[in-house]
Amino acid sequence: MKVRILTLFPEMFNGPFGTSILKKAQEKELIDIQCFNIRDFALNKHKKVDDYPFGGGAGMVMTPQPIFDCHHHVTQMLNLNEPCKTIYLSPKGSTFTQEKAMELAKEEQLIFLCGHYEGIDQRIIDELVTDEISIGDYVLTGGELPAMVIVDAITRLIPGVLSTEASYEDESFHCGLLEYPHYTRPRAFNGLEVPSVLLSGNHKDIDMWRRKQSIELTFERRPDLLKGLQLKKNEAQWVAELSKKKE
Ligand SMILES: CN1CCN(c2ccccc2CNc2ccc(C(N)=O)cn2)CC1
Repeated sequence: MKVRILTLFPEMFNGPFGTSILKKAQEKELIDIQCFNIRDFALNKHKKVDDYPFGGGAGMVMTPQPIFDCHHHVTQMLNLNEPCKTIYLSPKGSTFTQEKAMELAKEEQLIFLCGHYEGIDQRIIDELVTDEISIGDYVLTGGELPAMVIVDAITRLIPGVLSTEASYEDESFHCGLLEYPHYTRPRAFNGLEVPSVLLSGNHKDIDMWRRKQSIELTFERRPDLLKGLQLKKNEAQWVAELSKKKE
């Protein structure tokens, strides 16, 4: 997969894309991430990329020319015969979910447009943006952090990025339930023990315990996730007991 990031702050991406899973995925050539500095495409002498909003109001708006030319340069280099999916990160977008991540992970190439200031000129959104996405209902300084979040979530889903056992922990494995608690050595830490079932070596009991933990945790913290799930008979029984306890 080719990922192209249009931003005023390419250096922000060095950390996340230069570390751990994302770094390895690039070294294994499973993903090719390139950042482009929108400012490099500004034609005015002072490389200005923002201006006052028509109609007045506080803040500045990113001007269309540098973004348009940067996007054009990137799409030319991608050499596609149809327009490239272009994602604009904004609080107005549709909320990002694991399902959306799985959908985007199937794309051959993606362009991310990171807004700053009060946003970008609407003509860019109308002409170039195919998807407007928000990572949640909160206000950030720019679209860069949302772009990193989305690229991280997508990259994990590309075959070969996660080693097999790691992908086993993947959200889809838990099929929408919250993950069970994790323990590792030592068996006693500050007098705190590990649940004995995990030391039993009985993998049927361990899987049952983990599934029960996931269901109980999801019931407690995210009952909305339980609504859409197909539970086995005994699991539905657990939920019924939890509901009774709650009354
Ligand atoms: C005070 N305004 C500053 C500019 N901003 C804005 C407006 C348009 C595009 C990008 C931004 C950058 N901010 C973002 C971006 C994404 C998210 C998200 N939830 O995905 C939250 N914030 C809106 C808020």
